[in-house]
Amino acid sequence: MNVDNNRILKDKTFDKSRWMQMPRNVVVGHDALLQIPGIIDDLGVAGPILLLSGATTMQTVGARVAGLLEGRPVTTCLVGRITYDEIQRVEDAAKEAGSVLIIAVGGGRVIDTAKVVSYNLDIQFVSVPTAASHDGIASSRASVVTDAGNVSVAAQPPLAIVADTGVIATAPHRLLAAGCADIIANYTAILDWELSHRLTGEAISEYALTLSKITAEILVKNADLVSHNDETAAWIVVKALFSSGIAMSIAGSSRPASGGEHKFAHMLERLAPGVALHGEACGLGTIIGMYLHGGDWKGIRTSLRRIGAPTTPKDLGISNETCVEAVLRACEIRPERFTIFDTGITREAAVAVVEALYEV
Ligand SMILES: NC(=O)C1=CN([C@@H]2O[C@H](COP(=O)(O)OP(=O)(O)OC[C@H]3O[C@@H](n4cnc5c(N)ncnc54)[C@H](O)[C@@H]3O)[C@@H](O)[C@H]2O)C=CC1
Ligand SMILES: O=C(CO)COP(=O)(O)O
Ligand SMILES: [Zn+2]
Repeated sequence: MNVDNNRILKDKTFDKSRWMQMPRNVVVGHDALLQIPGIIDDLGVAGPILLLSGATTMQTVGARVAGLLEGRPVTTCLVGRITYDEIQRVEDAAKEAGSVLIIAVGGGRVIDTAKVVSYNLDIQFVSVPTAASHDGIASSRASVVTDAGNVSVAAQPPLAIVADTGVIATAPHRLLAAGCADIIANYTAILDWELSHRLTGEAISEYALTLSKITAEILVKNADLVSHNDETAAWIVVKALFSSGIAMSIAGSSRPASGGEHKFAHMLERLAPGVALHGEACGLGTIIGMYLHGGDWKGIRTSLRRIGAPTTPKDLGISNETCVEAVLRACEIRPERFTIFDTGITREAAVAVVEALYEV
C-alpha cells in the first residue's frame, strides 16, 4: 500500500504519525540474480511482470533477468530520463500489461522510475541495481527532473533488493566511484541539516542523521578497498548505499543524504546536462560545501581522490565558470531546503572556492 510517509495526524494528545517503509528481502552477493525467481515466489506476488531497464542495461543484465523469468508473463519496457512524461509512459505500459510487479534492472534513473510508477499504481517492485552508483537503491524517495529543476518525491521503496556483486563489479569503476561520492555527500548533507535545525528550527531525526554519518565514515575508512573494481568493493559500497537509503526512509525525506551539495549537483546537471554522473557532481559539491562550512574540505577531497572520483570541474569536463554558476544558483533548487548554499554566497566567494579546488 502506498502511504504519505510524512503524514501528520492532528491528534489532540500526540500529533505525529509516520510510516517508515523498508524493503523486505535484501539479497547481496555473487550470482544473487539467480535468486530472483525464488524471491518473487517468496514475496507471493503472482501475475504479469513489467521488466524495466535502460537501453544499455537491457542488453546485458536485463536480458539475463528476462531469461531467468522464462515461463512467466513478462513485458519489457525501456526508460530514458526520469521526467513526469516518462513516468506516465511507463505507467501506461504497466496498466496495459496488467502488471502486478515491476522488476527494475539498471542505474538510478531506472530504479527511481520504478519507485514512482509502483507508488502511483500501488503495485510492488524489486530493485536490481546493475551498478553501485547512487544511494537510491533502497530509499522511499525518488528524484524527478522538472523544468524547475529536480524535485524529490514520495515513492515506494522496493519490496526486495537483489544486488549481484558479480554484475556490479563488471560495471565501469567510474560508476562505483560515483556511488562512493554520493555516500561521502552525507557529510555535508548532515552539516546542512544541522545548520537548518539551528537557524530555521527544522526538525531533525537523530537516528537518520547518525546512520547517515556512520555510513559515510565506514565508507571512508574503506576507501582503499573500494578503489578497486572487484566484488569486495561492490559488497562494501552496496551495503553503504543500502544503509544511506534506510536513513532516508527513517527520515521520510532525502534530507540525511541530500543537502546543498545535491542542490549544487542538480543545478550542474541543469547547466551541463549529462556531463557528470549524479554521484560525481555530488562529490564535487561536497568539497565545496565543506569549504563553505569551514570544515575539512581537503580531507573530503583526499577521500574522493583515493576512491578515484573527480575533484575539480576540469576532472568533470566542465568549465570553472559553469561551476561558479552552479554554486551561485544551487539555491534555486528546492528553495525550501535550507543549506550553506542558501546563505547569500557572493560571486567573489564562489570564484574563490572554485579556485581553491585546484590547490595542491
Ligand atoms: N531516490 C534516491 O534516493 C536517489 C536517486 N538518485 C537518482 O539516481 C540517478 C543517478 O543514478 P546513476 O546510476 O548515476 O545514473 P543512471 O541511471 O543514468 O546510470 C548511469 C549510467 O550507467 C550505466 N550503467 C548502469 N549499470 C551499468 C553496467 N552494469 N555496466 C555498464 N553501464 C551501466 C547506465 O546505462 C547509464 O548510462 C539520478 O537521477 C539521481 O537523481 C540518486 C541518489 C539517490
Ligand atoms: O540523491 C539523493 C541522495 O543521494 C536524493 O535525491 P534528491 O537530492 O533528489 O533528494
Ligand atoms: Zn545523491
